Amino acid sequence: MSDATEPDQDCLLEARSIGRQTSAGECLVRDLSLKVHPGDRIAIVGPTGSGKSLFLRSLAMLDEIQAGDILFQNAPVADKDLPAYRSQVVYLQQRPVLIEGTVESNLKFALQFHINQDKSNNVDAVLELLSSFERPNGFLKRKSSALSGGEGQIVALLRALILAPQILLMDEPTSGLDPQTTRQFEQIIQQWLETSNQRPAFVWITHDHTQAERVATQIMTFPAGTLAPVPTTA
Ligand SMILES: Nc1ncnc2c1ncn2[C@@H]1O[C@H](COP(=O)(O)OP(=O)(O)OP(=O)(O)O)[C@@H](O)[C@H]1O
Repeated sequence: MSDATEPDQDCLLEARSIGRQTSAGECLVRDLSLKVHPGDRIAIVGPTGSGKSLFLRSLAMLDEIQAGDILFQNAPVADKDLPAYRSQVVYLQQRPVLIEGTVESNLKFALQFHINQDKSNNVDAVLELLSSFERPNGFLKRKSSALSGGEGQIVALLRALILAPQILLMDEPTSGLDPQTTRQFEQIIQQWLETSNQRPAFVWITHDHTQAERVATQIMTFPAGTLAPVPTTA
């Protein structure tokens, strides 16, 4: 019989009974728990305003939580460990924020930081992912300011993947994209999962249930935060 207090050795990221409140003490979300293991593909769905983004930002340790705990590899994350945490648990928001300069300088931006210095080897693999998709000649040399919204989001995704994260947290990353770019985005994620040798995981907020069923193996439904496997179609 397993001991309920025994640590789950394989667990990468755990949210335990997360609660969020406004500064006036009004409850925004309560008692949300999730465990992310290597290889997990988790979609979060739920109505507008049900707390999905608040929860994901809590997992990314971007906001303070008012109740509960976030554990990475079964331990709380100290402030001094946040840079290392953010190079392993990478957050991708709905609207890409790119720096001025070329696509290439955006892709390599995070590599200048000491914490990411050993990640330069990932560049070739990520450029390989990019080469699978038709892009205009000289795409890497294009100015970020001249990219379409969809191209910008693909660049933001590739920039995240260069960090070879263990977990990718995505907040409606394809909501502004056309169907073709959405599929390209999903295919890049798929190829990343298949080619990485470290069994990365993702948590992906989407309003599109068919997308959730296409990309994920488990779906967390808000506001209750219940987690269930995606039903397999016979
Ligand atoms: N900083 C904040 N202060 C006060 N209320 C907030 C704050 N951030 C979010 N909220 C409120 O908390 C609720 C949940 O917001 P959240 O953005 O997590 O919803 P969501 O489920 O992601 O919605 P959507 O699907 O529209 O993106 C909303 O009612 C929102 O207005």
